Amino acid sequence: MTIRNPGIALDPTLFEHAQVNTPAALRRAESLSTRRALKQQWQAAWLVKAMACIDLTTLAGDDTPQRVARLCAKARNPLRRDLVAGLGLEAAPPKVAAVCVYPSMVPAAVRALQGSGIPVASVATGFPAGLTPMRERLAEIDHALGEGAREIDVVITRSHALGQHWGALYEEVQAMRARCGAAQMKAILATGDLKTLRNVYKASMVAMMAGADVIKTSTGKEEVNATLPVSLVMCRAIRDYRDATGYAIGFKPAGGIRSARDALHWLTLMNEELGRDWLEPDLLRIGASALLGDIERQLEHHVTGRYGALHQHAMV
Ligand SMILES: O=C[C@H](O)COP(=O)(O)O
Repeated sequence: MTIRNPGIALDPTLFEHAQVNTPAALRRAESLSTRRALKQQWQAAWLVKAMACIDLTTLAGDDTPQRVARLCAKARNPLRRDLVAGLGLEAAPPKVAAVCVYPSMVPAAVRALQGSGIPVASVATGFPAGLTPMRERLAEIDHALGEGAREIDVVITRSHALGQHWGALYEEVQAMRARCGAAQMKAILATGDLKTLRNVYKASMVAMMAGADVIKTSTGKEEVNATLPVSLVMCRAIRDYRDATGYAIGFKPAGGIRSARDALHWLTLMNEELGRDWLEPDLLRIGASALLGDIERQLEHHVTGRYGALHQHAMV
C-alpha cells in the first residue's frame, strides 16, 4: 500500500455539528444487501478483486507459528491452480493484500512470506481493548516494526470517543502515527462499542486528521463488528475528509465478513460511495479470517459449474 496521510491540525468545525440520519443510513445499507447491483457476468471479476483486498487474518489466543505459516501459504496462493487457469489469470495469479497477526506471530509471518511481496500487518497498542498503559501500547508498535511488520493496526481508546474527548483521541492517534514511521497505520475504531453513528463519524474524522492512513471498523472481537450502516458512515467521512484536504484515506471493514455475497456488498458500497479507486488494495482492505474459502468456492462454481466442499480447498 502506498498511501500516506500527513494528517491536519485538529479542526472540530469539520465534525462537531455533523448529523447522521440513521433511518436513511439503514435504508441505504438495506438496499445494498437486497438489490442485485452487479451483473452476473462481472461477479467473478469482482470476487477476484475482493480476494486481492483481503487482509488474511488470524488473531486467536491459540495461534501458533505453524498456523501462521499455513495461513501465509494460502496468502501466496489464495486460489487453486486449476481455477487460476480457468479464469485466465496465469500471467498475474491473485494473492491477498496482507497477512494480519498478533505481534508475537510477526516473525513467523515474515519468514513465511519472504519474497512474496505480501506485507505483514500486526495489530498493536493493546489490541483488542486498547486499555493497557500508553507507554506499553506505543512500545508494542516499536516491537512489531522491529520484527518486520510493514503495517500496524492500532486500536483507539473507546472512552475518548464515548466522552467526546476529541482532543485526547487526536493526540493518541497522532502519537501512534508518529511511532509507525514509514509503516502504514490503520486505526481501528471498534465501532460496535461507539454507541451512535454520529460518534462513528466523529471518531473517523478525528483519526484521519491525526494521520491514520486507513480507518478500520472493528477488531473482530466486539459484539457487533463490520456492518453496512457503519461502513456507509465511515465512507461518507472519508469523502468529507478528501473534499476538505485532498487526501484519499483507505477503508477496512473487519470482523464477521464471511461470505462472497458479503464481500460483493462491500465492494458495491465502495464503488458507489467513493468510486473505483476504492476497489483496490491501496484504498480497500477487507479484514477476514474465513472469507477466502467462500470466494474460492464461488469462483470454482464460475469456472466448473459445480460447488466443491470447503474442505476441498487448501485452507480457509
Ligand atoms: O481484522 C480482522 C478481524 O479480526 C477478522 O475477523 P473475523 O475472524 O470475524 O473474520
